[in-house]
Amino acid sequence: MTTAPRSPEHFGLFQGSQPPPAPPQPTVPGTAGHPRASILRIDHRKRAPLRVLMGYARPHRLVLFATLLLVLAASGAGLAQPLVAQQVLNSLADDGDVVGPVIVLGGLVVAGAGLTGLQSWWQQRTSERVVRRVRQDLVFRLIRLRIPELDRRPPGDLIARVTSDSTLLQNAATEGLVMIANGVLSILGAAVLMGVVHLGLLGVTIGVLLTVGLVMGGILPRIRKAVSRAQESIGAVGAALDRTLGAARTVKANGAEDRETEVAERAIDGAYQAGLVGARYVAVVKILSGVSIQAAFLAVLGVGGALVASGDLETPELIAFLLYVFYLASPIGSLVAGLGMLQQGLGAVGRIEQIKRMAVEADVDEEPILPALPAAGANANGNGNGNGNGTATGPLPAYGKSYVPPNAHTNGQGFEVPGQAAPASGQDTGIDGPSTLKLKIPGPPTIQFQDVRFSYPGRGTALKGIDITIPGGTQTALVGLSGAGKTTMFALLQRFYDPTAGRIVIDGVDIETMRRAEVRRRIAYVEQDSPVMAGTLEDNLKYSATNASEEDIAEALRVTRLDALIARLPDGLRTEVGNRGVSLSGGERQRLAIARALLRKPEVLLLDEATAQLDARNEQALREAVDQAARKCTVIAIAHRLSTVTHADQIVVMEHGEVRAFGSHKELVKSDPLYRELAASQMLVGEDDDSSDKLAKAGR
Ligand SMILES: Nc1ncnc2c1ncn2[C@@H]1O[C@H](COP(=O)(O)OP(=O)(O)OP(=O)(O)O)[C@@H](O)[C@H]1O
Repeated sequence: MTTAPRSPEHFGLFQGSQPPPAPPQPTVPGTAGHPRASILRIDHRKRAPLRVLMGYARPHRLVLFATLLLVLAASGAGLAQPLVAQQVLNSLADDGDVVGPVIVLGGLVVAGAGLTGLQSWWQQRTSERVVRRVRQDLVFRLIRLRIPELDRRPPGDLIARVTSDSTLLQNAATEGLVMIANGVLSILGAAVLMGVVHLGLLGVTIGVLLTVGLVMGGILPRIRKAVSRAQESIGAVGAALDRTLGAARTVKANGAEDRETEVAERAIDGAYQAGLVGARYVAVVKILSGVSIQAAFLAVLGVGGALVASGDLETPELIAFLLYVFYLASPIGSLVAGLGMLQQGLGAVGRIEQIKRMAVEADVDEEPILPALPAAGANANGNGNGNGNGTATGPLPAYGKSYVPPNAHTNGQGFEVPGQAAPASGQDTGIDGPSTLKLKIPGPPTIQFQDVRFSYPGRGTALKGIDITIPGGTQTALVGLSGAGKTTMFALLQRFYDPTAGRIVIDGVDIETMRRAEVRRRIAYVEQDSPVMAGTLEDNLKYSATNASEEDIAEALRVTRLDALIARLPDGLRTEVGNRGVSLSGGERQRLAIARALLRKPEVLLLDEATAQLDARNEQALREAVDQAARKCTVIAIAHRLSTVTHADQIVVMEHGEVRAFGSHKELVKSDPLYRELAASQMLVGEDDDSSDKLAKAGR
């Protein structure tokens, strides 16, 4: 078995700047204790959309009520103006005092305009506040959605819910409600006065208006459905654009612009068609509201005329009543417009509420549970035979032997956490487990996969019972054919998904009993396609080590050989890397991702094909950097190029979701045909050659 040389200078990486173990954090950042934490609770209730919408308006009810009073006061000021104007004219005719009435009239005009302006400002400000709150809550939730939820939904559609759907709520939850209340109050006021004039004619008016209202009631929900459909289509436009722009080079290289345009256009057309249907219903509702006034006028005129003819009603009374009927046109228009807005808002509420029912990665209900520390030397290997002297063992039942890497070491203080039962396997609680924030064991952690099984939703089994122990402070390589389940193991280790059965244990603690954020805080992960984010080189480097010192950054740049690149760039670390790091080469992106991971000073370093795009010289440099880092953390590397892992403490050969073999490079070349074949195909060993000559050629 070959092992990486551990010369004293290998300890140099970050030496002297390695921080003490991270202090326990009182809360998981951004969840418990966050002012918005309560919205992370999964809301399984399916509430009526109207209730939901009223919920958005409730915190602003006082302002909305004041707005309504302002509307009524402004219309009162408007109504009083003709009376005062009449007084002015009378005073002019009688040579009386006109100054007083003119001042009152001017006051009414100014007051009416001022009240309308104030009402508009309050209303707009409230609607902006409503939409800001809805968007902030949505963003807070979306960023914390669990990976399986994100796997299922196109990001463009989720973005549309924040940007487009929320806008429809904006007016419905404020202006719409005020218009409805204003309409209802004005109609009730007019009805009282109409009742005073003639109860019978009021009955006729109500009869006509109710008949038309019932027809309208059947149409309004269709507006909601049409709006819902339109919003779905807008979401589909977002999803199509996200797909296309996210893979712009692939689209262009394949000459697929027309096809992609068609997909987006189909979705745009869907929104147009749904919009047209909605517009048709809105037009019908408007016609009906106009017809209702005309029909009420004609009915009152007919019945009232007959009453006048029979002497049961005076003509002035009929005229007064008819004037009230015409007065109703405005509040009915306000009511109908408000109801239209409300339906639009209700159409969007459903899509926004869906997000509340998606599982997020946080448990905000539980305070961190801090288990009592057991005595040092307790079992660290999770299989009941820990000796507490710094050696971890990892039997693989399938092969019936125990593998003990010669230089494997645990911290010697590993322990099990008593009373921490894992949730039933495969059961998705939708929440994180209690925190083990104070459970900080010095030294690189030992990781165990104990009979771990996993299936992606709707797919075959990706992992079929993985049983391995990765001793703390060692380097382990996962190799095997494509699709064997290597990246899936990384995903489970970071709790992007939880195993369907079995458990993953870090230093004796089942990670399902730990908060996801806590598990991930201990791990640095360099993804297969080493994503680099838009922003500067410095932004990317400090992404998860915001307080990294100048020396640490310089060291990380040196070991990843990015220092030469930075020196060449006029803006140095402040150079923008473009969308997804497009202005860097593939190898530079990988080195940046590795530098970022090293700066994090993790306890566990996961490298998924992290050096696949590097030239031989850079690869060798990075291998040395990883060797140094491995003195302070547990390293697991996925590699197709076996030359990068021949020196690993143990190599795990995976096939079809199972561990097929494990051992050192030398052992595996002898014992495992698949590994031997892979090694031979990469010229690391001849078909009949298992000597160490080739290993030497491979750089070890
Ligand atoms: N998010 C996902 N949803 C559904 N199936 C998935 C998902 N990710 C991976 N799979 C499937 O799970 C299996 C294991 O995939 P995984 O990525 O773990 O393989 P791998 O060994 O890392 O392959 P490679 O070496 O090509 O990266 C494959 O059959 C793959 O199609």
